[in-house]
Amino acid sequence: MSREQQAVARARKAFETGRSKSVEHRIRQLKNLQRLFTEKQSVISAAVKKDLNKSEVGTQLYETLGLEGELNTAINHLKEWAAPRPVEKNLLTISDTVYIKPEPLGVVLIIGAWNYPWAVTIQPLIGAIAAGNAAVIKPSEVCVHTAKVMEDLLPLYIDKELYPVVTGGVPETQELLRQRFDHIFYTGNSVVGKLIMEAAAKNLTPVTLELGGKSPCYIDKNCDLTIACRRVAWGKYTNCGQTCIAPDYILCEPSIQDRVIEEVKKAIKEFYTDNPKTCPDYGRIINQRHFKRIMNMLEGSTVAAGGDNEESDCYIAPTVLRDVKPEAKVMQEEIFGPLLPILSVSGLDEAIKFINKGEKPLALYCFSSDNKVINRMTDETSSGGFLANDCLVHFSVGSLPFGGVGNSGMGCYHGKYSFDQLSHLRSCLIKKLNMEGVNSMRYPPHTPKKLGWARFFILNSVDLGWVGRMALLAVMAVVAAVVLQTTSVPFKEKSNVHFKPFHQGDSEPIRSASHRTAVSAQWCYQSQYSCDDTCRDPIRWAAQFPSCGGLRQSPINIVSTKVHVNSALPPFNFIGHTNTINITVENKGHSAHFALPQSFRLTGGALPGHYRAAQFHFHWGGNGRPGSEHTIDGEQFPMELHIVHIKEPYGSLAEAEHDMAGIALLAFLFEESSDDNPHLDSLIASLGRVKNNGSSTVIPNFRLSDIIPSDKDLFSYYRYVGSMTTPGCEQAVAWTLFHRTLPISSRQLDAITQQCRFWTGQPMTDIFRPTQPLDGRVVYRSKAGAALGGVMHWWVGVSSVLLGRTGLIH
Ligand SMILES: NC(=O)c1ccc[n+]([C@@H]2O[C@H](COP(=O)([O-])OP(=O)(O)OC[C@H]3O[C@@H](n4cnc5c(N)ncnc54)[C@H](O)[C@@H]3O)[C@@H](O)[C@H]2O)c1
Ligand SMILES: CCCCCCCC=O
Repeated sequence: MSREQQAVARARKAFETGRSKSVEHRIRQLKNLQRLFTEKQSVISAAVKKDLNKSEVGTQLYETLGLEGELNTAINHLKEWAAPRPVEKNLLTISDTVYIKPEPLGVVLIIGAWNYPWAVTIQPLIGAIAAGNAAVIKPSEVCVHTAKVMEDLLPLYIDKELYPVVTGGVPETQELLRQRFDHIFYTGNSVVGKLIMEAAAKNLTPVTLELGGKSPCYIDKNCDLTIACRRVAWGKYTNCGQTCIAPDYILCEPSIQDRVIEEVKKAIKEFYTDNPKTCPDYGRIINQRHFKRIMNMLEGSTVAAGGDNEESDCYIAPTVLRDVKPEAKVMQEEIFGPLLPILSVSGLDEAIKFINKGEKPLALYCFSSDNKVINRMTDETSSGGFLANDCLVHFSVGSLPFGGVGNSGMGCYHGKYSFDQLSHLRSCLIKKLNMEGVNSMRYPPHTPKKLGWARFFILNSVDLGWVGRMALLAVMAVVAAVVLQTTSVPFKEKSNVHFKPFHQGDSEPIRSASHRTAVSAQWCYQSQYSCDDTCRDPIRWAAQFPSCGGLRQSPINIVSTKVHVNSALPPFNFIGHTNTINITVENKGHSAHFALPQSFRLTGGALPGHYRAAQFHFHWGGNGRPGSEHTIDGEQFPMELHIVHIKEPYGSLAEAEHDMAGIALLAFLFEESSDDNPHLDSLIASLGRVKNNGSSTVIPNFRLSDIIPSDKDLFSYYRYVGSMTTPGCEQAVAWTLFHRTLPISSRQLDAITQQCRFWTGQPMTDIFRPTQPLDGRVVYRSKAGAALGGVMHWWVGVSSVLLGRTGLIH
């Protein structure tokens, strides 16, 4: 058996033990990788320095920082990614359990490239481990020193049977490719990409191909050329142009070519001094073969800047080429070096035509101040990724799928995309053996009437409340009986029963009702739980809803002496809050929800977007006990109001939950007052009309501005990022807790807490989740008179800290 065969056989055997599937094992391995990057940073950087002359800071900034971010994301989200994913159902499957179960694929082969040797080899490995696979890791032999360090270090930190490293060049890789894998993840050039796919085809092994190609960069004359050229120069000359998504060439009108050259030259000097050769931040070509390849490309083109070189040192200066023709040598293949050709086009039309004549690139860059230009470029071209007015940074956004299209590759990764790419998303439908009558509409003999019923049941998706669902099940039972007994039921071609899909402004807009019902039957508040129950109290929510065990959970205790005062938190703008409307309140089984129309909107408050209102609800105690969810310096308040908003353009929690600030929750604490708060009377009275789970009523002439102060008086608040406080505890909430409290008398509190019942029938009291650990999060406090200029900076800062990507966002 060859060394390669042995490694694959070992990995397969280890996979078959099943240990890679345990989520705990996966998290442990990912944490070990975290430890490797903390403990061995200097060894890693020293090897990369020898291979590519990258500085220690450069290696951290462009390689290991991103990996640390990916590791944090995978560790924090793994339970949620690996959990079964409930899906929408049609009427035919309403009583079934229908979900997607992510499963490991088996043994994955990871073939890395040399230019960012850690990033492009370990990032797929993070996905493979997170998804529960075994993986054979083949670093590029071209980065000699790094390959050796990987071979030495990885077995010291991660399970060496499950994740063996195989070093070697073409013959070794080809021997590996003769083995059977369950997935091959290849990063490198397109020519070899085709060989990989050919080898994979023999076993029908799926592949991810992260390839390269010529990534165009159009610079419109309508833009700030100094900034555009600085960003292009950074994208091009970082790592000496040996970046898969480096702008390969510039397209611009002849009238701006000279300015572009001058500005790029200025940026080169700013970044790398007058003598880049001695600048520690300027790299080297990986080897002499590539040095010669790049130097050959200069033939027939005019050097406008740079051009110096030294073969023995693999040094090629940052170089600009002017008036380059499409037939020039440098335009025949991906440059992958520090040459920047400029080609003339008459304008946007010709640029688009030129781009579309070539293969679909991995990245496409467009610099313009005109949105119409940017929109046309996105609409009329195709590429793996598209960036307007910047270069490279999309690689660092874990929520974007990274990958090519056509000749630049297939498949994608980063963040959850890596997990999904290396998982099998198995469709599961678990049906019971009852309700057979409903199925008879699909059994022969087939008749037009049965087809009518089938159309009705298959084409309608379900989004009903608890009561609706129960009613529907009852209808289905009747239908089952009828269809079973006779096929002569008069069938209305266009039923009056309208099962509307979720739309904005519904009373339960943040998750589909069928999902909500399934979820609500499985969890309890502590007050509701008894030993006979099968439902889970807050301590056990995480067993069923993995996000509830995450690291950004709500509510929290706010320690007022530890909050960070932040002047970048401005006031809010409420829109629609003074309108008088009729609203519906419904007993949802765990609380009562007051639906708000989508015309109520929220902007400002340093939130990263515009939000529309969905509903509000209260959390309360009982019998004089406090019931707020958040506490301040350990003090729990009598009651808490939550106003839920969803970020535009999301239409549901399912969409918003992938965005760390997809939901904005405004929270108000209540304080006991000696007098009644008259504005609460209609709400309290309405609760008396929705005593039981599923019941609803309308409150006429309601104004939100009657129960909360106007936005002008709400400039003082706490801000942190957290989660919903009921299962599934989605970690997608930008929380705002206002300092201003709202008054409520003890008589009103009693009235509120004594009226409704849980879905289990017990009195609905103490409906709050206990406070959750802060887990390193920062709570901010606004400061009156905030400067608007700091708003985005604040949000970008908070989100980047949480995503572990601060290094790439300045
Ligand atoms: N899309 C991305 O994420 C990404 C990232 C980095 C590099 N790239 C692309 O990779 C290219 C540069 O890398 P490279 O191809 O020079 O890297 P490389 O020479 O390191 O080759 C990549 C891998 O393929 C293996 N290999 C090479 N020839 C082979 C053959 N004949 N049979 C089997 N295996 C073989 C190597 O051993 C290596 O592990 C550029 O085109 C660049 O754009 C893409
Ligand atoms: C912002 C850093 C970009 C790193 C890109 C590495 C992958 C492609 O070569």
